[in-house]
Amino acid sequence: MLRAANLRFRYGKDRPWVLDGVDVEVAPGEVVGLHGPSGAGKSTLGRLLAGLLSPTSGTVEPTAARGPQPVQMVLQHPDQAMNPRWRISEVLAEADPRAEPDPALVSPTWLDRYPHELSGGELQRVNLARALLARPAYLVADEITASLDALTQARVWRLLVERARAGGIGVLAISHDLPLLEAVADRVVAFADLSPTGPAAPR
Ligand SMILES: Nc1ncnc2c1ncn2[C@@H]1O[C@H](COP(=O)(O)OP(=O)(O)OP(=O)(O)O)[C@@H](O)[C@H]1O
Repeated sequence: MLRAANLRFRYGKDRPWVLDGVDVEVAPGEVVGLHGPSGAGKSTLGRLLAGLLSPTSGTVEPTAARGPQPVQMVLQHPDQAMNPRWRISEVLAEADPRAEPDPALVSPTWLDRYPHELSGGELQRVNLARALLARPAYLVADEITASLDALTQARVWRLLVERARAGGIGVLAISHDLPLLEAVADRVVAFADLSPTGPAAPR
């Protein structure tokens, strides 16, 4: 189970609380949608779950270990998450030099190209393939299709949900787009409902 309990976080001692007693759980193979207003703290929660930030207090399980991370984060802008000077084959080899990328996600014709030579939807599929090559137990998908057209959004989500179900990978899907989350997730939670005391004080 991916679990955060009584999580509190702020970006500095003099900064306001972004998370003030947040509880959230994602079961293996479950797709949980998380929505909420801009600036509420959804991405911050995602980064805490993926071990990219450390909570001020409270717990996150599984904890980030050395070596492959059990919780991988997939971000909205894949171009910013890849070295622009690496070919796609090198981007994928960084995650696992021996593994073959999933052919349903990555066309072999892309492997010799650089990230700027792929479309946004193609690049996001590479980004997903890379996250899956790390064999995560959980994925945090943060607005991963926000910049794509509706058809490409649906395709990327279908691929992600299929892979998650097949591999027993739990997914926290973060989006402003409630209808999209309702279409892809097993259940949808509102950010404001994750804290028993309600959202953190207005900033
Ligand atoms: N690196 C940072 N340093 C300081 N404050 C930050 C940092 N990142 C985010 N914040 C602040 O933390 C709060 C929550 O931001 P976060 O990005 O988690 O919200 P969000 O719900 O994901 O928003 P959006 O839907 O617009 O992406 C905001 O007030 C934001 O300004």
